[in-house]
Amino acid sequence: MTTISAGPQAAAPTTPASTLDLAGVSRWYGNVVAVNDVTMRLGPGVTGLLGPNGAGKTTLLHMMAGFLAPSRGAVTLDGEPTWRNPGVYRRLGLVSEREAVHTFLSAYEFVLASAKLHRLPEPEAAARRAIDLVEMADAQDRRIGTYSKGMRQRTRVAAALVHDPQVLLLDEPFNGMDPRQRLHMMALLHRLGDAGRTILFSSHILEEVEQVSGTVQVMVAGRLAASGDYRTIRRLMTNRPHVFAVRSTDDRALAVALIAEPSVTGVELGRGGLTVRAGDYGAFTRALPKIALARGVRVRSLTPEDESLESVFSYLVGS
Ligand SMILES: Nc1ncnc2c1ncn2[C@@H]1O[C@H](COP(=O)(O)OP(=O)(O)OP(=O)(O)O)[C@@H](O)[C@H]1O
Repeated sequence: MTTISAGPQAAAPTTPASTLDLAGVSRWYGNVVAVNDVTMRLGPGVTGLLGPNGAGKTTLLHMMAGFLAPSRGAVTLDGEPTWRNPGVYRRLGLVSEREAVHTFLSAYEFVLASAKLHRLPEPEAAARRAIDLVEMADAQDRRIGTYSKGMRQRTRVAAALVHDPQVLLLDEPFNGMDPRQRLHMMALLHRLGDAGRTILFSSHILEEVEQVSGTVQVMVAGRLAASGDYRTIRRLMTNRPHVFAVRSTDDRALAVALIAEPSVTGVELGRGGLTVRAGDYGAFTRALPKIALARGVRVRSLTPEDESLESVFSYLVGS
């Protein structure tokens, strides 16, 4: 089991906890509805925003950050609208999806530039504090061009944290990271969340969300499809009906036997083998070898069909 440490320096926020509220928020581009009537509340701790590509996650994050106006509905931070509100920008940080860092700068120079943009009274001290927070002090004077993907990403997080915001929004922060870098970033997000900050990160990978966040918001095709504790979401996803393609030495005999298996909800005999529908993924995959053995049938292949993330998400929308 992986233990995520609390880290040496607690990311103690200097302002009280913040709540980000979305009330009936929609955003369209021409006739494309990117976000459709989303209502959610985000408080302190880490929340994962999960959804396939094009679900509207980036659009939602940009509205939360006040960079984009909702077409309908309201996004507020502690009761104040985020759109065109400089007071809110001071309490919020965004790490965007696209990596745009000046590779010829050092991390320190990059974060310092961000501190100056925020017109902080002591930009040098703020830059050092943010760099410490992401554990980049050892490499802070090296050019960003020499960093790993994970280090570059942490540098960008430091730049977004330099003004000590209460809310941090991250768009696909784990993209392109190796497992070690991912763990490091996860530990950082946990530390920030544990210190009372409101952290939201987007991802299209359930496992990432599962490892980092207590709460998950699932978006599909612009809508909020599910929300809650990641265990609830995982259960919703694994309890949906599953379809398997099965090939064996005697498909007809196997089909007859499978019909009696409680986890099986349907069997179709085709030229290319069997199409089996099962309500419980685990129960079916455990039962199949036993059933085949009892009938003297050898299973040649078992392939889950329709297991794409999109189909899982579509199921959630329909449930
Ligand atoms: N500026 C824009 N003009 C027109 N359509 C847009 C614009 N930005 C986003 N869209 C469309 O809105 C929908 C949601 O896009 P968005 O980038 O918010 O989704 P996403 O979940 O972040 O996906 P990805 O992970 O691929 O970035 C998509 O259909 C996208 O093509």
